[in-house]
This record gives sequence, structure tokens and C-alpha cells, in this order.
Amino acid sequence: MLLCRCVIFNSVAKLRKQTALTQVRRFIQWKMSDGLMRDGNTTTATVMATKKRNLSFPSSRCLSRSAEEAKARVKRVSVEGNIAVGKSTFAKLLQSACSDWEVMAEPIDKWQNIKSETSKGSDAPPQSTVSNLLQMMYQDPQRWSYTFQTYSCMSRLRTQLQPPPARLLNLEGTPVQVYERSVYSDRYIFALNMFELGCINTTEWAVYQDWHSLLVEQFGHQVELEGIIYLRAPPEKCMERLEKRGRTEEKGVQLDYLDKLHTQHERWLVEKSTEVHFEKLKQIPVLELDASVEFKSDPEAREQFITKVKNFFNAL
Ligand SMILES: Nc1ncnc2c1ncn2[C@@H]1O[C@H](COP(=O)(O)OP(=O)(O)OP(=O)(O)O)[C@@H](O)[C@H]1O
Ligand SMILES: Nc1nc(=O)c2ncn([C@H]3C[C@H](O)[C@@H](CO)O3)c2[nH]1
Repeated sequence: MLLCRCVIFNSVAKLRKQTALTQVRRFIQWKMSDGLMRDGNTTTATVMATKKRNLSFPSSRCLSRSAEEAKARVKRVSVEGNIAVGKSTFAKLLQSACSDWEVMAEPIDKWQNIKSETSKGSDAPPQSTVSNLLQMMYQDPQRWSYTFQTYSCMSRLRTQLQPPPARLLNLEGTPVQVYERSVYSDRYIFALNMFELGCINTTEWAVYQDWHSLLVEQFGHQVELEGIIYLRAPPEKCMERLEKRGRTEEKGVQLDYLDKLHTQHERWLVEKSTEVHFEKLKQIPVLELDASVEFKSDPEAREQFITKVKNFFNAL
């Protein structure tokens, strides 16, 4: 009986790994053949920018030298930090502070609205169902954490592969694409934490790490970052803000969970004791900001933040 369960478990694990790898392969092939579009509005500039990102592929031969140079000047930075520390609020501040910066939000709405088409027979019209994967993950983390991390990571990858908008390519100053979290925090903060909590099992963790490394290595320069902004605040402050915000899915989040996530951030970005697997990431400059400052009602604090960020970007 036990053996039978083991065989089934191994088969399921194998199937999951194969499925994940097939998805990865298809995704890479799709990227190589079609390039990326920003919400379906492909302009000449974005097509050119996309081709530049695919430098290692033959299509890059069509790119003019000046387009390549313009693209290479755009810096990429992620904003990292605990849940409800204030990343979105800070991102809005950045977006309004300087037109040289383009902020890309975390795709939480995608995780809350997973659409699947089901067709019962050839005559029946396809039915669309919607599930909230964020809620499922919080309600039953052991069942849904691995699935959640595959989807969150894929959606972060998509965000990081978006070519910079044309307006950033023609700027004199320091154009920057700013991402709210990244494929790196997906692994070194959340997936790792879920593994340590026992919500992702050893097999799932091995599979996750395998395809994560493959993707990051395959996309190479396209998903590299030049810097990280770490918004740092005590977990108690994050808890206070999380409760004040009142997002439905987060109703059951406890201080202990935020404590653990805080420790993961500290290990990765301050103590540098997290084992990371990508050379450039090991050397990446980190700007640490005290996010407990209530800058919304304090113009001087906002000014100081912006000055620090500008100096950081200029030095990248
Ligand atoms: N510096 C701040 N001072 C006071 N309140 C803040 C500050 N930053 C954020 N808040 C408030 O805290 C709550 C959480 O902020 P926000 O949504 O920006 O967090 P987040 O880090 O983006 O969250 P998540 O991790 O879920 O993406 C919001 O209600 C916001 O108004
Ligand atoms: N498990 C897990 N893995 C992730 O990669 C991840 N990224 C974000 N989140 C949760 C935090 C907020 O509730 C909400 C919005 O940030 O989504 C995550 N949860």
C-alpha cells in the first residue's frame, strides 16, 4: 500500500516536472519567435526594443546600433520589501517624481483572477471560470504554494521582459525601469520561505529551483537587474499597515509570517547569507530605505527619499 502511494507520488512529481519543463520550453520558443507586446499595443519602438533584448538571437542583427545603445542605457531596478511595507505607495511616489522612471506594478490582479476556459462537448459553448489563486494559497498553503510560485514567477518574468517604453529610449538623463518585486524575490524570499515552512515539499522545491535557474540562465541579460531598493521596516509596522489596508485574502496573515519574511529579506539583502545562484545578483548594489517613515504626510521625508533614489540610480 505504502509502496503504491510512493509510486503514485513519484509519478505525479515526475509529471509535474515534465509539465513545468514543457511549459518553460514552449514559453522560450514563443519568446524567440514572436517577441513581446505591451498589452497588445505594439509600436515600432517596442518591437525594436524587444529585438534588442533578444541580443543572443539572430533577429538582433536587424537592430540599428543607436537603438541598441539607447536600450542599454535603461537601468532596471526592483523594489523589494515585506508585505504591506509600502512598495506600491513608494512606487507611485517614484512615478510622480520623475518622468525618466517607469514603474511596473506587481501583477496581483492576475493572481486574483485566473481564467480557465472549459468546454464540455463540441456543441456546448465554452464556459469561463475564475479562481483567486492568492486566496487559495493563503487558505491552503500546503496544497497551493507550489502552484502559486509557478504562476507568480511566470508573471514576474513577463513583467521583467517587457521592453522599455519608447519615451525612455530617447532620454538624456538616467532612464530606469522599476519593478515591484522580481523573479529573484519570488525564489529567495517567498518560495524559499514556503519551503522552510513545509508548505512546499522537497520535490516541489527541487523542481521549482530547476526551472527557475533554467529560465533565468536562458533569458540571461534580459532579466538582469542593475540595482535593488530594499524598503525596510519592522514586521510590526507592516502588520499595522496590512490590517489598515484590509485586503480580503490577507485576513488570516499573522505577525509570525511577516517576521519570517522579514528574516528572509535581511538574510538576502543585508547579511547576504542566502545562497544565490546568479553571479550578477551576488554583486548587486542595494539601497536600503527606512520605510517606517510616514512620508505620505511629510514633504521633506519624500524629498529625502527621492534624492537618495536619484543618487543611487545615477551611480548604477
Ligand atoms: N510610508 C507610509 N506611511 C504611512 N502609510 C503607508 C506608507 N506606505 C504605505 N502605507 C500604507 O500602508 C498600506 C500598505 O501599503 P502598500 O499597499 O503600498 O504596500 P505594499 O508593500 O505594496 O504591499 P504588498 O506587499 O501587499 O504588495 C496602505 O494602506 C498604504 O496607504
Ligand atoms: N506566497 C507568496 N509568494 C509570492 O511570490 C508572493 N508575492 C506576493 N505575495 C503576496 C503578498 C501579498 O499578500 C500579495 C501582494 O504582494 O501577494 C506572495 N505570496
